[in-house]
Amino acid sequence: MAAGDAESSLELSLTGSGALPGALPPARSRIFKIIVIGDSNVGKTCLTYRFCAGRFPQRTEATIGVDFRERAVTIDGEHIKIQLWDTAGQERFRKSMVQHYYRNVHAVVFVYDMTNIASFHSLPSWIEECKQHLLANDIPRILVGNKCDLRSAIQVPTDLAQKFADTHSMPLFETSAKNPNDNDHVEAIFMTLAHKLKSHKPLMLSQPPDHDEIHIKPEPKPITSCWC
Ligand SMILES: Nc1nc2c(ncn2[C@@H]2O[C@H](COP(=O)(O)OP(=O)(O)OP(=O)(O)O)[C@@H](O)[C@H]2O)c(=O)[nH]1
Ligand SMILES: [Mg+2]
Repeated sequence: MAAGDAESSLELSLTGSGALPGALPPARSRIFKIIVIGDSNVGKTCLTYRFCAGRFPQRTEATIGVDFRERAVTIDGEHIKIQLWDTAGQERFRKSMVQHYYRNVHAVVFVYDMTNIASFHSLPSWIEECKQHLLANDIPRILVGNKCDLRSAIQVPTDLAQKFADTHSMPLFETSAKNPNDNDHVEAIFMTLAHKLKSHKPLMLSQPPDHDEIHIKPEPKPITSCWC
């Protein structure tokens, strides 16, 4: 698919309470908040990093609370910002943050690890969490099986995942944050979602929560071309 032009990216961590250090977007920029959820170790941090930084991170640690990654793209001539909320998979690192994840969310990405059937079997509980937070039915949801590069270790067959996706009316993508040449490209997955949001949510504007402190970390410039 045709991806928008990447313009810039930013990585933010939510770590406590305080004031915003001037990281707000220009007033007229539309921002789409997309939360990425799923079991610990499925690759949520790597997927969001791949999309926003254009590469696989050398090393990751379990996410605590949430990390924001943002990328500005141009779709049909309009500049928009895609704000990915890379959530913690471990219960102890997420429980105090959960209500923030779901506030004013525009789309949800459910991730499982194709080499770990338990992460696939956890999906109903992630869907249930969304329900408990009263997520509107028209909020787009997609299902992503990650680590398809580990071919000999696959435990979740595509037809099983596809059945689950169909049951829950979600599109399924199988991908690898590590190897961009495998199956669906991470780039294309998020851009597909961005296109959908752009056409369906014309008036949405959002910003990071104003009562939390956000630390800006340096982020490499993303790649500007599509891998397609
Ligand atoms: N082979 C392979 N390894 C991957 C891929 N994506 C992530 N990993 C590895 O999987 C491990 C977990 O990745 P993370 O992105 O930290 O997982 P997470 O879902 O963010 O985990 P939490 O922050 O604890 O919720 C790391 O060792 C990654 O290097 C992939 O596409 N292929
Ligand atoms: Mg993580």
